Amino acid sequence: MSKSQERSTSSAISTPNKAGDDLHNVSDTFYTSQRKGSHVFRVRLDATGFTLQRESPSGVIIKEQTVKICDIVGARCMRMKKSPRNLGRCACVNPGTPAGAANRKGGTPSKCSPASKEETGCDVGDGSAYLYLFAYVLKKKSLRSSLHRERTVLTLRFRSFDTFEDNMREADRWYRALRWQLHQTLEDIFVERTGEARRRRVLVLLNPKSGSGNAREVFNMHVAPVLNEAEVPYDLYATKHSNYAIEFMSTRRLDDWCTIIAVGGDGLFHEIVNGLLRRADWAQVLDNIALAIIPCGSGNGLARSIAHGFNEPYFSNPVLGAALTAISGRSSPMDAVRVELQNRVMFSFLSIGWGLISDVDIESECIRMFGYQRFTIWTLYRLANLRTYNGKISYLLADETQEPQSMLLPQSEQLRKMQSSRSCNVHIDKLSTASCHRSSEYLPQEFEDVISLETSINQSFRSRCDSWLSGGSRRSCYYSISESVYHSLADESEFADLSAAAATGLEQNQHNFGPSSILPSLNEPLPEAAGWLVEEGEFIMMHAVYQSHLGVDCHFAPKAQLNDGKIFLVLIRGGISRPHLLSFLYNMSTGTHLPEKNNEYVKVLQVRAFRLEPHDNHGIITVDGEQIEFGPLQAEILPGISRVMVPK
Ligand SMILES: Nc1ncnc2c1ncn2[C@@H]1O[C@H](COP(=O)(O)OP(=O)(O)OP(=O)(O)O)[C@@H](O)[C@H]1O
Repeated sequence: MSKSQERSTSSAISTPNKAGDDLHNVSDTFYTSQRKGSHVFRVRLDATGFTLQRESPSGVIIKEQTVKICDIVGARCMRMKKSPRNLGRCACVNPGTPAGAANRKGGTPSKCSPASKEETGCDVGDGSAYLYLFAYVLKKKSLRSSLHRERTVLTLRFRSFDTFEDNMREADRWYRALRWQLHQTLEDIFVERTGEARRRRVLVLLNPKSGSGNAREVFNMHVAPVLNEAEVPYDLYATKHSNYAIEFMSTRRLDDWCTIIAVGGDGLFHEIVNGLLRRADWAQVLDNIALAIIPCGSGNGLARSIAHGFNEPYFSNPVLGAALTAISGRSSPMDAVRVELQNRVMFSFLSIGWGLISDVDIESECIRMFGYQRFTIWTLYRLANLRTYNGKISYLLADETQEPQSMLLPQSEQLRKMQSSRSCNVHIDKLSTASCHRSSEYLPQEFEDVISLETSINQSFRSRCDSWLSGGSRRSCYYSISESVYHSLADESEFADLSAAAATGLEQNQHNFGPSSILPSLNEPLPEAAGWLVEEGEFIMMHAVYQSHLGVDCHFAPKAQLNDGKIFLVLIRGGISRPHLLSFLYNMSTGTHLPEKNNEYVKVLQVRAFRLEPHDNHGIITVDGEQIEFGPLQAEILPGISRVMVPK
């Protein structure tokens, strides 16, 4: 991470004070009961995480492990039902509530929050209270394999006291201490700090048509469970047509949300950015909202770039990694590019293309049924029928030694007040019922013997089984957050009146807010004295990129960072040999396609701004992978204008 990124993220994290530390560092002695005998563990929770120290009978520490605080997403206090048939469910459900009724019918269990711990009607097994801790730790299956995140559930069983209420009070003390520690890791904009520190709401915008059309299932199966474990309240909207996200972002009151999560592709994210920048209050909104993406599209360049920039494993489970990133509580400034076309202005976060790559991107739509292979097939076709384009490209070089830019916008001191809860349990319960995680969730080897700990040794072995089956089961259920709202089910009528005509009108709406330009307007000449340089002639392509990846396996600009204030302008001249071009295209997947030094045919320029003036009157130009009207354009970098969520 760049220095300025470090500054901007760390400065926002509150410094824990000493008194708070003491109050929220909890520790106790736990035991495991196994056939081989009992083990004693000292368990401590502090700012570093959960530390488990195994003691020998003589009181010497013989093994120590820590589940790092950055890997923990949340916890639950629960009371188990005794019947094995019902294992995995929380018994603390008020039979009068819908959740209670659902539970009796075998529906989704309800969480047993501290507030609900006094509820009656439980099928009482014993007086134990359980604390389940959910973490996603970085693991390697073998020395050769790459790192991946594995879900780990640590179970602490509290049974020192005679009554369930007393044990639950103790479990609750640990739960609150953990929540406090987790909140210390969040930047200010994500926390409502009045009264009890609570996480602010998140807006989820989902494109059901992204990629192969399974974004809804991906969200239900893999994202909602993580949001629920982390107790992040959210509102979910499904887009209904093209431009829906632009309309939503440009017209809605957004004060309630601290994060916007796009569940879709880069096209959806592009709409979100453009909708936000059409607002009159864009500067204030961008200061108070961070953006995140769950990759469900066909390209997914941004999700891949964020993971790459922060060494987060991607390929093992892109959706899980992105979901954890979306709730990490840590954000980074991100550059955007202002693009001026002949009749309108738009904003871009990924790329602007003209020529070969854009041709392949758009023309291969007709063979979409081949999936990702369509790009390879069409690239070979285009190589056999190579086109050149005539034009002029003017550019302003960036200072190659410059430090990544700091945020333009000051971070808001004001925390926004959350609206009162708009609970919609019926809908979220529908969602959660579908949220049974079926992936293999093996507990990591080193935690196997300490995964279930209890505060009293004088108990039977069965307690350990209970804990395993309920919390660490491969078929764990997830618990709905009463505050979360699933609008696509709850409120199908919203935006129903936004007709296609209105959407088209939006496209043509020329009235843009957002930052103004420092360049001369597109129809004025560029001032030579200001340092503009020119490339003119026959080109195979021009591709301007400001993220490291254009797609999951297209490492197009290896040096690009989220917030470096630079556009990487790649030019390929006509006259390049086919083998040279083929090698360029082939090596894009590994990021080894760019020459160390610019040569006659391939140039990589780090620029602040550029102007493209095609001399032909036809061709394909893309912005963030979407085709736009053909014609001249100019682009300039807006350093660190937005915020994106990044891994902890
Ligand atoms: N409900 C919808 N029906 C049809 N189109 C939609 C809908 N919602 C959004 N869109 C449009 O779909 C376009 C592409 O969506 P998105 O980027 O999510 O997926 P993708 O194209 O498969 O992925 P990528 O952009 O990464 O290649 C967006 O530009 C948006 O205008």
